[in-house]
Amino acid sequence: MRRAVCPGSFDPIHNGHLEVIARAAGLFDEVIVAVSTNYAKKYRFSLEDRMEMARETLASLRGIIVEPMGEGLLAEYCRHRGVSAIVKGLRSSSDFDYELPMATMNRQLAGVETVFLPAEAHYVHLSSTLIKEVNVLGGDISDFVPKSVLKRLLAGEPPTEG
Ligand SMILES: O=C(O)c1ccc2[nH]nc(Br)c2c1
Ligand SMILES: O=C(O)c1ccc2[nH]nc(Br)c2c1
Repeated sequence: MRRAVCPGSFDPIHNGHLEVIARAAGLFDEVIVAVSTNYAKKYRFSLEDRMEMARETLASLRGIIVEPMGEGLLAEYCRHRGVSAIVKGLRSSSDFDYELPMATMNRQLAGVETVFLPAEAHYVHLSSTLIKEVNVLGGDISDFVPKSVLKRLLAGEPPTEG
């Protein structure tokens, strides 16, 4: 059974993420969406909310597990969870420049490979950060996130810790 992990903060999950995860689900028997918590970072949504949004927007796909990644090394997480590959979307060459050293490190640390999926052309501009910025300034982000995520963003919950 081939298990992959898609790590991220998913703060919030958006259509670009969903498209990459759906493709990963077509390549592996099981895909863990590992939602990160970094206590030094300020998140718009709590870990629970970020996992709930991922679960509800991925409910139609088989073989998807959504769980916290915890604070440690991704390589250790992969070893512990028996993951054979990390799957990441790539939107640009700068994504690749950023991801390449970590991919090599993870292979050296835990023998885990990284599979890069080029993001869909119409999502290459998407990031959770930009979506939040456009939303807070009143822009229409309905094309970039599922309806359930849009509802939460429009509800304007206050920023929260981890
Ligand atoms: O949500 C994030 O932080 C994040 C970052 C980088 C990412 N690459 N591929 C995916 Br899916 C992804 C998600
Ligand atoms: O949302 C982000 O921050 C983010 C970052 C990096 C990413 N690579 N591929 C995807 Br989809 C993606 C999304």
